[in-house]
Amino acid sequence: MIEATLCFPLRNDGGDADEVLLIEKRRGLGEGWYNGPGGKLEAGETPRECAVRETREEVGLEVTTLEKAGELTFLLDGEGHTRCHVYRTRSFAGEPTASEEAYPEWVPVDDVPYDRMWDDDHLWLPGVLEGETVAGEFRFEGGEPLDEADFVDHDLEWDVSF
Ligand SMILES: Nc1[nH]c(=O)nc2c1ncn2[C@H]1C[C@H](O)[C@@H](COP(=O)(O)OP(=O)(O)OP(=O)(O)O)O1
Repeated sequence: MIEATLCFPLRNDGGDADEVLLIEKRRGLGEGWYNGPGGKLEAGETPRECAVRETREEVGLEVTTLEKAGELTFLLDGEGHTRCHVYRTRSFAGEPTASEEAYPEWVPVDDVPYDRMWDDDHLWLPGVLEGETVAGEFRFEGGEPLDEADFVDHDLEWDVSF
């Protein structure tokens, strides 16, 4: 199974609302859709190290204290395809910058473009952005690649300890 990460940097908008840093992905799985910065683990890397590296590579942000918010398993035609470790953070340095992989964008947490994201995201990301923890299994059918398969059903468990 592929091990991957997603990282959601959060900041206050100066009032009483939060914004999340999303990327519009320019290549790879989910190209053209919005997501958090993230990607596949490299050999010998921990999920946290991967989330830090991918956020640096994709948007030039140096994230520090990561809080684990989720563990998601994506199944394709009944087989485990990707396990994704989800983090959020309010600790980072630098300004988001576009790269070959991603266009970054600060988005109000109440205005996340779920219609331009993976079909499963609206089920777990709102809770993650509110500070909850989640474990989930999401079943896709229709063969590779995962981002062209159909999302069929899911199980979710909230308030999980990591
Ligand atoms: N159903 C799903 N919902 C979701 O929100 N993110 C998903 C997802 N399935 C996969 N992902 C994310 C997890 C991970 O961040 C990313 C993996 O995409 P890629 O294979 O393109 O990885 P990389 O960005 O590492 O690509 P390369 O740098 O080209 O290896 O896709």
